[in-house]
Amino acid sequence: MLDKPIIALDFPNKEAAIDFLSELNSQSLFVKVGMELFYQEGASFIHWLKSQGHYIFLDLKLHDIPNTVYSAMKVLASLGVDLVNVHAAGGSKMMKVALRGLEEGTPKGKKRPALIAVTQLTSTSEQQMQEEQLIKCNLNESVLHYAKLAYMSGLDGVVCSAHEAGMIAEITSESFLRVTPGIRMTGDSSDDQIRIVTPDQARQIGSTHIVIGRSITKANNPKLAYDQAINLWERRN
Ligand SMILES: O=C(O)c1cc(=O)[nH]c(=O)n1[C@@H]1O[C@H](COP(=O)(O)O)[C@@H](O)[C@H]1O
Repeated sequence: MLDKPIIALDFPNKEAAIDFLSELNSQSLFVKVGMELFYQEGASFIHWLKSQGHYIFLDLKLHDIPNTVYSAMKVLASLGVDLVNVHAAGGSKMMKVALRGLEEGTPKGKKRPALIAVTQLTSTSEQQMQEEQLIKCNLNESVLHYAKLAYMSGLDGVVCSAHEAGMIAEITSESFLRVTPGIRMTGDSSDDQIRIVTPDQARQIGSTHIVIGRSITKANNPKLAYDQAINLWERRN
């Protein structure tokens, strides 16, 4: 899969997203469309992004009973996106049928979207996980457990912080995707993220992909911020 930083298009509508994309003025970006933009604009915006030659991570984080997720994944597969996700907490049965839904919904001759599972959100602290989810182990163990479950369920990878990425490669395989949000450039505000790293740290520790939103979208010069992120990710700095 394309190895460029994934830009989170967390915008309220397509006009704002298109304005931002025209500032970047690049082809073949890897962009992420999340709940806000997809709920507002729906499938037509996905088709537009495809027509512009961009790779798409449709980040809807499905988490429901297996039958519902299976049926929803069949629909998402027909959109022609490259990457989709579920919550690993939905369980192995849910993850397996999510994959089956994608396989069945992918049009003949097209590539099935890759499927990854969110382990513990990068906005979750160990204390919060233990107190609110009543998970008694430490955060690393919980993430590794979910990663193993996703791997055994046949998924293509996980969403995790960079801190766990290296260990996940060890217990799964080097080719198992480790997609890492919570990326910040030095000096940027961490906002609501807890487990953050810079693009070069993520590469060093073992992420296969990074997701960056506000460090680029809210930068004074988004193009410069994006180029900086690429340089750090590709270790050219
Ligand atoms: O699945 C995701 O993309 C995701 C998982 C996770 O654990 N943490 C996380 O921040 N994300 C997404 O990654 C993006 C991060 O955005 P910034 O914090 O602005 O860089 C947001 O769109 C989140 O929805």
